[in-house]
Amino acid sequence: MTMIPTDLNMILASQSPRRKELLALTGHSFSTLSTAIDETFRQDEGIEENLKRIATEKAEAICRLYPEKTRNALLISADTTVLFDNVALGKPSDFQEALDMLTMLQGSTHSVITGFSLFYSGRRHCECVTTKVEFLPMSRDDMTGYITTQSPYDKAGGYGIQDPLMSCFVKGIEGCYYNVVGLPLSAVCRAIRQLLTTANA
Ligand SMILES: Cc1cn([C@H]2C[C@H](O)[C@@H](COP(=O)(O)OP(=O)(O)OP(=O)(O)O)O2)c(=O)[nH]c1=O
Repeated sequence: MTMIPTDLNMILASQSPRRKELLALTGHSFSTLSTAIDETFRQDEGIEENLKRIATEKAEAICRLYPEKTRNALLISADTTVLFDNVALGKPSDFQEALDMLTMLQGSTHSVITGFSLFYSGRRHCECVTTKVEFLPMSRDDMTGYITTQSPYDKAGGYGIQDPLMSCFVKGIEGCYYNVVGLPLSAVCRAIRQLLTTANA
């Protein structure tokens, strides 16, 4: 398998500190650029279609804003949602919404789906990765105590699997852990290698 060249100019199009930490785990150097875009889901599109479209729009917005910086770069962007009972859960906007989300998710299994997009040398790759997460039951005090940490507000589904107060309620996961935190690293690395191989063929 072709390795990712060390001199590849990689840019992470994201404001998420988690995505930055995750991409750093690959050992490759990269820079980050970010901007806000409308991340509203369209009702006439499926969940995966929405995630791939939004990830693509994040990268396109960065290309428009920074044409010079992005011209020869490999651009990575992503969007994550939590899916429970066919309902997509984004970031909770207030305490009640966070409590409603955790009440829904506790004691059962849901999916976390990340759509990611790669742009390189006029080529694009877009893909979704799903991980199933099973939670143990949580009491109302467990949930309110966790929400008080403020951590749910910038996370899809109102929780971070990586957060200290959440870890003891995660019964198990099926799939990529890093995908839950916001970037499915093995899938991203595999797709980068494929994109570089086709671009250089
Ligand atoms: C489910 C879950 C989500 N998350 C985070 C990952 C994402 O940062 C966030 C989902 O929001 P996103 O809209 O995917 O990303 P973002 O707004 O944080 O960053 P950007 O659009 O600039 O890339 O939820 C966790 O950190 N842990 C978890 O367990």
